[in-house]
Amino acid sequence: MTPRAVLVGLPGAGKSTSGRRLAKILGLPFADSDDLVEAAAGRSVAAVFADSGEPGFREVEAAAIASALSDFDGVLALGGGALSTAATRDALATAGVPVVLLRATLHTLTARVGDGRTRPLLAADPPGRLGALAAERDPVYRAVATMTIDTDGRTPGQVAATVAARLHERSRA
Ligand SMILES: Nc1ncnc2c1ncn2[C@@H]1O[C@H](COP(=O)(O)OP(=O)(O)OP(=O)(O)O)[C@@H](O)[C@H]1O
Ligand SMILES: O=C(O)C1=C[C@@H](O)[C@@H](O)[C@H](O)C1
Ligand SMILES: [Mg+2]
Repeated sequence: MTPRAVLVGLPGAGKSTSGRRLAKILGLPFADSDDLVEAAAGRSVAAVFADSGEPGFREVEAAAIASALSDFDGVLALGGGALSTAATRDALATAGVPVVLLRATLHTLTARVGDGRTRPLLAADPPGRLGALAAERDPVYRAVATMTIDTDGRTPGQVAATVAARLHERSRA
């Protein structure tokens, strides 16, 4: 059993917010890899980064995602940097699930993440860090995505409805 849809994109793209709405529309459970990491580690994402560094966080994250890809029947949102792990990119391709890339301009992302306090990789300079992450990650997101949705000017509910409609079209094709 694999997820019905996996959401990817930069911090602030709305993977958690729109993903939860999408799951509701589809009548499926929702999971977020950041929550799975916190459950596995028994600590917050920020605490895992502080205690084990980014490599330690990525290890727990990759294991949590591998497990969800093999037995979670719902909508799965990935943490913004999850695709930097090669094993996760490979596992997604092997699973053959729809991978939905949520996009937004840097201006919009910056406004949405605010001071970035809960996101260790954005700390101190959210706009600058988001720009650097976008340059590094956009090619990876694009290579893995099977569908891309622009979220600028759309509410989370509208984003979720658009994704649901596109998934429905795909399943009829
Ligand atoms: N389409 C949208 N329109 C307006 N605000 C949004 C939209 N999507 C998300 N937001 C807001 O932006 C903030 C970040 O959203 P969210 O946490 O869902 O992003 P994310 O992609 O899961 O980020 P991360 O990679 O850090 O987990 C939240 O405050 C959320 O309410
Ligand atoms: O973009 C990233 O690398 C991250 C995004 C968050 O969802 C968390 O997974 C963590 O803060 C790292
Ligand atoms: Mg999130």
